[in-house]
Amino acid sequence: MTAPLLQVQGLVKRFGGLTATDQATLDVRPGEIHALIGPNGAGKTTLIQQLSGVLAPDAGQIRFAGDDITALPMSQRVRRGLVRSFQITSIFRRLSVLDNLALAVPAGPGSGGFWRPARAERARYEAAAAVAERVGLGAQLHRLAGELAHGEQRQLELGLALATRPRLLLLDEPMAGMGADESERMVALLQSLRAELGMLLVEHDMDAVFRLADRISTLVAGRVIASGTPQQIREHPEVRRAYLGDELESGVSS
Ligand SMILES: Nc1ncnc2c1ncn2[C@@H]1O[C@H](COP(=O)(O)OP(=O)(O)OP(=O)(O)O)[C@@H](O)[C@H]1O
Repeated sequence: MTAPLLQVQGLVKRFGGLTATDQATLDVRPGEIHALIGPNGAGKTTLIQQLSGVLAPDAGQIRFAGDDITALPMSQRVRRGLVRSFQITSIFRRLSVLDNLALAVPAGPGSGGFWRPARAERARYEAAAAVAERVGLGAQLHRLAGELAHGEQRQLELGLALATRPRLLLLDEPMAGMGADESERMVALLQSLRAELGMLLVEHDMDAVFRLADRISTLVAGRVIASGTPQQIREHPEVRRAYLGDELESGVSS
């Protein structure tokens, strides 16, 4: 089996007397879509914030591509390819789609010399246009980001993360606030990326989760109570009792 890209081992985060992350252990393999589900307040966002470097854990370890990154700041995690998208709105609304994406493309080697800036800028804009195409915004390059529909803004947010060339994307509720058509487009987009990079997906839309995920981990009160294939999670008695029973009854396709 391939070595995991992300390994979370015994992670703990306390807020005063509340243990929001309680000995959480899970891993994400290269190219895998791993969903993290659980009831409101289970600690999904808190876990993602520790993985992205927003919050420091009180105990435990985070390894990425074999290295211990538990104490690294967010910028260094991004440079290594561990990138968070969504829930933090990072779009410049008064800039075009293309300019937004160009700003997110990291400066490559050769962007510093005397004659080189023009060439580097061209390369940066070419990379930005390719990402726009990738996220379905190829026809919207010159529209202002603030004028895009909600679903398109989320596609742009995904593009901003992709522009940094991640190896693992942390996706915090990519379908939040979307209508059925927009969700469908996002599911197809995430499907199309699965060969290129790993994803840890936090999402309340169980239909999307069960269609996309290779594996699912269920978090309840900060603890990972089960990790497994969608089928294993669907049939897991504790998961059904703690969370999924209600969700399944409200219409998740099987
Ligand atoms: N900064 C904070 N200070 C104190 N308590 C916090 C803080 N952030 C989160 N919590 C608490 O930690 C617990 C986990 O919250 P978290 O937002 O991670 O859950 P979640 O699974 O993402 O929930 P939801 O699905 O509703 O987004 C909750 O009880 C929440 O109130």
